[in-house]
Amino acid sequence: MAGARAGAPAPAPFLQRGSGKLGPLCGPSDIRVALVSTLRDVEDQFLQWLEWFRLIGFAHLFLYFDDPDQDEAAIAAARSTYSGEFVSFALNSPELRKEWMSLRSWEKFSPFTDDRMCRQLLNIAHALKRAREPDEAVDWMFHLDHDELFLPPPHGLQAHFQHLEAGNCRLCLYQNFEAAPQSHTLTPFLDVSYFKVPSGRVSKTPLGAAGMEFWAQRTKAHNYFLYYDNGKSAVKIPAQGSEDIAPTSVHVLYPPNNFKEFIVGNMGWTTFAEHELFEMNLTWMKACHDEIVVGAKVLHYPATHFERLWRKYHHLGNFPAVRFGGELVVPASFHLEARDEYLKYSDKTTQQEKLKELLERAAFLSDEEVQSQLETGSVVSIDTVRESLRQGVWIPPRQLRPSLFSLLQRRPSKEAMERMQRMRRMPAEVLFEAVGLLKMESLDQGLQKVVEQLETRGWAACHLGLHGKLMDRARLEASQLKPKMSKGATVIENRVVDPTESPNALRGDWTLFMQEQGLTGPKGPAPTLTMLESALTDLGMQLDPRLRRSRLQLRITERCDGMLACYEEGGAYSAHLDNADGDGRVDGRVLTMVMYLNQNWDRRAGGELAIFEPEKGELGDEQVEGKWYMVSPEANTLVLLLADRVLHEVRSAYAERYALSMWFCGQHAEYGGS
Ligand SMILES: O=C(O)CCC(=O)C(=O)O
Ligand SMILES: [Fe+2]
Repeated sequence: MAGARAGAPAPAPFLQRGSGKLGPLCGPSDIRVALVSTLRDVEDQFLQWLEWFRLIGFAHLFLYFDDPDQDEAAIAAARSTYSGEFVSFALNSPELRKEWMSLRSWEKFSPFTDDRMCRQLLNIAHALKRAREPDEAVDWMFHLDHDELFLPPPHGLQAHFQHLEAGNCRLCLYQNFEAAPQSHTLTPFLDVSYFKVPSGRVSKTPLGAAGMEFWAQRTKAHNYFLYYDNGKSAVKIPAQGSEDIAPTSVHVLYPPNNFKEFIVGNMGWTTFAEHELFEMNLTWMKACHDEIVVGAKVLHYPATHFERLWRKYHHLGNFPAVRFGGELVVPASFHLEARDEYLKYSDKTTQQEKLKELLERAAFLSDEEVQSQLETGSVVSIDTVRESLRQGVWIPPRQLRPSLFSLLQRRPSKEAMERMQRMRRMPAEVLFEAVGLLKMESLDQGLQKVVEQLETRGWAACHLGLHGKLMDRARLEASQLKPKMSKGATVIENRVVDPTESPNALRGDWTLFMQEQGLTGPKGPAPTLTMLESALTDLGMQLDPRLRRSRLQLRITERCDGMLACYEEGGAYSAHLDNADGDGRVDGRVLTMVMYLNQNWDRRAGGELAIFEPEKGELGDEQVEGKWYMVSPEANTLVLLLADRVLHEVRSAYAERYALSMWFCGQHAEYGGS
């Protein structure tokens, strides 16, 4: 080291950078997203954690080591693997503590530096200051721990932050999903793919409640999550010359004195639902439902191995439940239960054994429990971390697909159906027959009409007015994709469900989820279908504000992968609701769109979509009366229906009948969705 006296050991510089080969994957014109973390005892999972952030495109990681001697080996390994551009290491030392004193937060925190959370907050402020220096030039900063990952939405990190910036967002708070492991694992990122869904997203149905209760009764404190559930955030780095950020929470990175501009400018966005914000004291934030934002998550892996759990409580010892001079009280929780369990015994072997039992009881899932909790909606499967780390590239999360459970649930009783089948059938009115919805002078008026009909009747059929040649191309592309379609079978957890075993057998269609099969995109095998798919998405997004204002008070939050379907040789799909059980989640499917691709459809070939409209009573009533409205699957016809309310059926089709369907997920007002 330059300047070090010969013979004397060189003092460890408190700020070091990586010296290895692996650098960031983001480009020079990209938005630079960084991470700050205060770390301790990182072995077992450190390199995987770093690699994840590199693969998803983070620009720099600001790593603060709280107990650098203990993590010396891990630091050395990371330094020799990753470049100085990608990682830097700040070691807890007198030099660093001296720098804390110049921070805006110092005054508030100086009495509590013995508390780890306080050191975290000082390190965050320190990194936020460094991030503004020209050689770091960071745009956004996350604060995450080494058992947490940020999961970008399928569009990727760059698209996500471009979208935030375009919306004038300066702080985004993300909900956290808590790991639900199936066995002990020291490398959670590779081996854990089930996560507990945040409580606000679990369906408010008896089934959803049962899912929450399943978890709660496993711990003494009767909590759904074992650890925190209030999310983690990313903050936009202010321009040089503006006031330093002095966060007072490791969850929300802005201090109260910056709030005014946030409220006025609507700059705080979150993936938490609006109805949760009041209780969280976050009414100044905007609950954001853009597809490009809601898919983002923080994955939290707090308890995946008894040995790590033991090390944690061995280190924390008899920690007090009251912190920051009384400002923070740790409530009854798994955290305290684990502390008490640890303190009850004095020898390491027994402590480990007991914590192992505690962990298995509270956090782990058996195979059967996985299945039933997926059905309640308290658990989701997320494979993207494992797949990305295995393949060494970012593999975006899979698009949402209807679950097996909802497919099995969505038929009315046999008796009710038999009676309803005898009710009158008549041709459906197709709106905008003369011009077509997309050709109308005022699309606004057209959409308003559609919403009115959805309000009053639950469905609408419209003529779109697209060019005949376009429809021909779409139909040709669809028929070329036919060999790729699969027969009414559903793949769940890599197991193909036998169609003859389930009510799914009542489907006589061949289907294909386009995006999942990598068939979308202008350069793919189906550019016209891709275009139509985005036109449908666009219509959904344009309907959203109108649906919110309507009596339906419906809010669209996501869309599913577009589905191409073909019926032929008498194939039919008997009467069903697309989503009869809320899809086991709050944001179940609420709106269905089906667009037909068959020009000059020969009506003798049947294949109508029959929509049931009750006139007396409601769908579930034994005595319901109503009529069936028949839509011919003619090209350029679009049907919209409320996915969870409108019974419909596809009549036997005796010629190849192609349709492109799209489902939109969302929330009703009763879920706080308005
Ligand atoms: O193709 C149609 O007309 C509707 C298909 C349908 O109801 C479905 O796939 O759920
Ligand atoms: Fe359907």
